[in-house]
Amino acid sequence: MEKGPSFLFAGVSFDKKKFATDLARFKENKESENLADDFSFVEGEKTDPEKAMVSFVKKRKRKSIAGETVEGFNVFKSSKQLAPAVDKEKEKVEDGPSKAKKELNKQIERDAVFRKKYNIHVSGANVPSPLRTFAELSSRFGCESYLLRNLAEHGYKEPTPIQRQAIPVLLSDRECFACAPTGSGKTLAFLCPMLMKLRCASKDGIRAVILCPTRELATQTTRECKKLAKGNKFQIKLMKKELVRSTDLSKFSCDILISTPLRLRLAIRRKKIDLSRVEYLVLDEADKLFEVGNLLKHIDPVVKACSNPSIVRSLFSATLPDFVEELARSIMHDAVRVIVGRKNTASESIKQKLVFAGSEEGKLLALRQSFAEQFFVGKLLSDFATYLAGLVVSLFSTASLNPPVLIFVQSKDRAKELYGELAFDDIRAGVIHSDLSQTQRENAVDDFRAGKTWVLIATDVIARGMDFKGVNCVINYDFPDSGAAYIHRIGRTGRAGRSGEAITLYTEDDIPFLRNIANLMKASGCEKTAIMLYQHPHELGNMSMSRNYVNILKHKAMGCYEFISICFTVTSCGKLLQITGVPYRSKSAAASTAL
Ligand SMILES: Nc1ncnc2c1ncn2[C@@H]1O[C@H](COP(=O)(O)OP(=O)(O)OP(=O)(O)O)[C@@H](O)[C@H]1O
Repeated sequence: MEKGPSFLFAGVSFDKKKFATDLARFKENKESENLADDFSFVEGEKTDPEKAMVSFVKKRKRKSIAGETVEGFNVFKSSKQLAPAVDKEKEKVEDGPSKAKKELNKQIERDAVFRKKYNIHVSGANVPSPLRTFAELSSRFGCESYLLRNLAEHGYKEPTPIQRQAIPVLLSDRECFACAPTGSGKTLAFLCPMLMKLRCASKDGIRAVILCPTRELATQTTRECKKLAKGNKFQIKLMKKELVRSTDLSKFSCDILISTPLRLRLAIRRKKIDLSRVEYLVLDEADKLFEVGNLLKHIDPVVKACSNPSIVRSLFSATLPDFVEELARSIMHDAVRVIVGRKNTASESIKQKLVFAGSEEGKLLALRQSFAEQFFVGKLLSDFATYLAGLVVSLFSTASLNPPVLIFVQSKDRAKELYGELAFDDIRAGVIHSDLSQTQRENAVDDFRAGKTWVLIATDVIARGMDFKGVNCVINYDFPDSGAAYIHRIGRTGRAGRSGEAITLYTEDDIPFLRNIANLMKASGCEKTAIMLYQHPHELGNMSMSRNYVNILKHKAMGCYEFISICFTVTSCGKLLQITGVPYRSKSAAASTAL
């Protein structure tokens, strides 16, 4: 039976005589061979990413068991290097008198009750007690006053659940992989312990690295980090194109470097940036970073370059699929797993709706109607609907869309087209996608933040991590590619305890993938999955309407959702425009699979 990597650290002494042949084998340098072997699955273009990842993990595990250094991750860090620093008190009492042991047990019980209260689930040995208050940062961990002051200035009164647990874990020099809902304060959960551990500015190489999947997120994290470090002289740098071009990176040093994997990998390859002194490495949105292409091309070289044996690595995301956990488990040392709430679910503070728009034209019409703020707010009782359904159909009014609103589409071409359509309607809209220059992308984000634009049309480039305060509604104009994409997209609203709304439009083409999203809605506490049927006034009572209604009943019968609400909206904006140039592609198989 294949054992997990943890047994490797159990302190068994190695009988060199008995295993002489194996030992001789281990002395050979097989690094390059291993790399090719590890990555061989990318050769075949049609490899299923998840299977490929599992095979990658298995190979790593096998190698761990064989006793070799796995590419990029040294699995043989000694347990001494990994000894938790903070739980010294617990260690002391373990061998002490029974009174001390009793007290320890009581503390463990209190921690368990506390974790339960905040829906924190942990696994790993000897997990440090959660934080009750920010003041404990000072009493338990000697936090400096500048940081406490900055926390207070931000208005952070008490830690969020992920902060309560991840901060003491990281302050205890334990590696951590953490999963908590969108908007629940994960950024602070890794920034705060990093600043505390680095203590003060130093010119001693690059000391900490944070990897983010997009430039926008890297920029935002840099800004947050600088705000939190105010009053200390830390050098906090964002790896920008200009920095790569203009600086002699071989001599470059800073306390915290924030980058996308691509930029950092280029800096390693071309400019010989030295990451051998990095003490802290954070992989934010880890599952995105660990997507097969990324992992092999960009992440592995970075992790390998961070060769400091006592490095503490952490993985954060709102979605951690099993294969990422599996991978993390095989490469991290003595890690603590922290999950807040139910893994891979959307934030409970978001009201979610599915809207059957029938067709592509229906989507645009639904969107226009919502923006037109001319809803027919009434309680119609349709004989027609009742007749078809044979049940009481609840008719309800809906509020018009309240800006700021984020609209997600499938591709940059769709983004450009929809932007054109809305501009035509005089809606103060912005657009962001990967075809824009860096400055244009930054401007689009800044204008939306500043309220200059009320609607931002976006591809998934800003679906993860971006913290726009007060987004009232997210619209999935195009159906998301996967459950993870859905969770992250809608997570741009309902942040930091605020409420928000998410509307997902769908057409006939999306039906095969509907159930997955409906299940996610249910898992995050949506009591009913409401389907609203938008109708053009001319269509009331005609064939097209009856077809749509029959269709949503059919979807219900397929188990996609449980409850139907019909909303008849009547608008004076009768024009039916459509996105003409850019066809809507039906989804890949990925969308039908759970996380
Ligand atoms: N302790 C706290 N008290 C109040 N607000 C907080 C606290 N910690 C963080 N926040 C605020 O919560 C918001 C969301 O935080 P953050 O961006 O870190 O979320 P996240 O969990 O990383 O979300 P995502 O999964 O989308 O990346 C931010 O505006 C941040 O300022």
